[in-house]
Amino acid sequence: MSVTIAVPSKGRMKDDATDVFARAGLTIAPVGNDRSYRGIIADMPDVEVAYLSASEIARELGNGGVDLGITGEDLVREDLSAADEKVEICARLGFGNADVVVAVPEVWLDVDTMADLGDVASHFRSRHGRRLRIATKYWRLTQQFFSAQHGIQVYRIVESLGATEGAPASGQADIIVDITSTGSTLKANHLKILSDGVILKSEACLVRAKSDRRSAADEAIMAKIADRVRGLSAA
Ligand SMILES: Nc1ncnc2c1ncn2[C@@H]1O[C@H](COP(=O)(O)OP(=O)(O)OP(=O)(O)O)[C@@H](O)[C@H]1O
Ligand SMILES: O=P(O)(O)OC[C@H]1O[C@H](OP(=O)(O)OP(=O)(O)O)[C@H](O)[C@@H]1O
Repeated sequence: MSVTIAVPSKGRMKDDATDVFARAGLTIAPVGNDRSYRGIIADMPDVEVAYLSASEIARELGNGGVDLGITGEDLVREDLSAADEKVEICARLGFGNADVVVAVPEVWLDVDTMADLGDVASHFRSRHGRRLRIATKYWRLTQQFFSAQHGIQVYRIVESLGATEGAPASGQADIIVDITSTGSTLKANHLKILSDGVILKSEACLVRAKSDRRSAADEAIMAKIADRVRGLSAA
């Protein structure tokens, strides 16, 4: 039996995630050379470390490929259907903060809330001959927020894999759903966040994959790791 912990191998969360484990007294060492994608934790022989990207970690937590992982809550909630049935957030780690938001052109002076946007969406086709288009890579969060939470049903998602904030100006979409951290990219693209348009306040989290097939010994190891990391968050 063994426990697999996934740590970001690259990207913006890599250094902070490694640092969290180190401060929790869990020293990760790569197996083999520095470019290895596997590691171990000193004094924890039953733990294996897998280095993956933050988005791969979210997916692997969902399909049971890893037991514990550090990744962004936005990626977990976007990549997994029924995320709360599959995973549990053990600790919020205080880095990788980003809000997933609904933003519209600043020139839409009469649109400040989701209710205003609902009015726009319902009249969009008769006024413009097409549905309101939303550029995003967060299609699951967008559908949940617009349809389930706000009852807005008439829109079209335009998948955007980069430079989402530029989509309204370039005519690819009318509004966007994307993450913002300092707000400078939205500002530079003349977009404003709706007053009730924050879909999720995301940050890096230690996440546990739920499983009823895991041994009690493995659950105990995972609980010990989670306790140590939670201890840091409380400190
Ligand atoms: N300014 C920001 N821009 C993008 N992501 C951010 C920002 N601030 C925090 N994050 C968070 O970082 C995570 C994404 O990190 P990163 O881009 O390294 O991962 P990734 O999607 O796996 O990378 P890749 O695109 O290389 O596969 C998300 O959880 C996101 O919310
Ligand atoms: O609110 P801000 O501080 O301006 O940050 C938000 C922007 O940062 C990220 O893009 P980034 O340029 O990092 O590139 P990426 O999309 O490839 O991650 C993200 O996709 C937003 O566009």
